[in-house]
Amino acid sequence: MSISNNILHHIENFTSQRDKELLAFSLLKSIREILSPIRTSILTLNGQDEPTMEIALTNGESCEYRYQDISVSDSTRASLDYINTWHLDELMKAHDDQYTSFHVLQQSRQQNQYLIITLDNKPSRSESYIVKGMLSIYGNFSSLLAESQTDELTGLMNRKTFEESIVKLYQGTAFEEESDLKSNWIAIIDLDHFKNINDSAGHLYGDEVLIHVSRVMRQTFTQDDMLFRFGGEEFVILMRNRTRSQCAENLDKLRLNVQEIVMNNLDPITISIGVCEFQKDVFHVTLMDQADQALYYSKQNGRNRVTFYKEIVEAGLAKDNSVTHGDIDLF
Ligand SMILES: Nc1nc2c(ncn2[C@@H]2O[C@H](COP(=O)(O)OP(=O)(O)OP(=O)(O)O)[C@@H](O)[C@H]2O)c(=O)[nH]1
Repeated sequence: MSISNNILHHIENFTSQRDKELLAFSLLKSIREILSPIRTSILTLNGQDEPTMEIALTNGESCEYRYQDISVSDSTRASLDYINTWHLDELMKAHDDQYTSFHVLQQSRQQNQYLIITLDNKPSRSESYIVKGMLSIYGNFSSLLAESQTDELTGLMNRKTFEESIVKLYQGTAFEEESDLKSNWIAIIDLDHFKNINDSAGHLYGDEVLIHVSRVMRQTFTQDDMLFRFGGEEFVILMRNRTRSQCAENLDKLRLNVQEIVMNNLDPITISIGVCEFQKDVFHVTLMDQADQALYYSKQNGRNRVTFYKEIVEAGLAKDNSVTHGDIDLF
């Protein structure tokens, strides 16, 4: 294949991806084909500079995703610090007959993402030029993808992305269960009497409330949790790797933090929450129905509270609706 066909092939590959991780994987594959590096990886750090994700590709081996126990060497840390201090886009380091290049993929207050390539040869000028072009196409497409996955008003993920994320949960790629005690949870959050806020203060003011609530959600949960605006004044959180009591504690903290939002002339804002435990063998529509039933219970019983589906079933206040994948035909 000629060089230009080859590049077209990489671009075609990038732009066919509709998922951030697959897009990142496709960038690593392109880098591997162009430079044959010893190792190439994408490292994501959160706002506190803690590593939250690493996708790595070694020559000839399969791709490795890591969300925990990611080790970042002192020399890598030092290089990233140098890039940030001097506001660089890239940095090349030579050590022990190897060359490591660091490229900034994304920088924001919430997260920084870098492409790290380790080679046993210094790349030629034309190779560096091609990689630069690839990164700029990757950057543009990745922003477009992020925009299409984001709710415009709140900046949280949108409902379409929720559907995709829940599918990943079933495939086991989004988050794995850590131990018997810890689980993943689905919570539906709905503002109380939101219509009154719109009616008394106006729709724009109502929008302002939604923005504040989503900010509080971001502050209360970690980068590992997935936050969605589901529509209107309804939000969904996919929480990973928590015991039931940790989950309850976090959601209660959210409820209390939302009450602390100060908006001129408004009564305290409150939210009602319904939660269910994620179970791989239960159909996702059923899980959403469970969380919704728990939310309904919160609404019917004074609002401004958190209800776990399992507890209302055990108390005989709701019927267990579990339908497993085995009970229905999925197509
Ligand atoms: N400002 C604003 N309002 C919205 C948006 N989407 C939906 N709404 C409004 O949200 C309100 C939802 O009202 P209801 O479903 O009656 O619920 P509620 O008043 O919160 O009452 P409860 O849920 O029973 O506590 C309606 O007035 C919708 O017009 C939005 O994007 N912005």
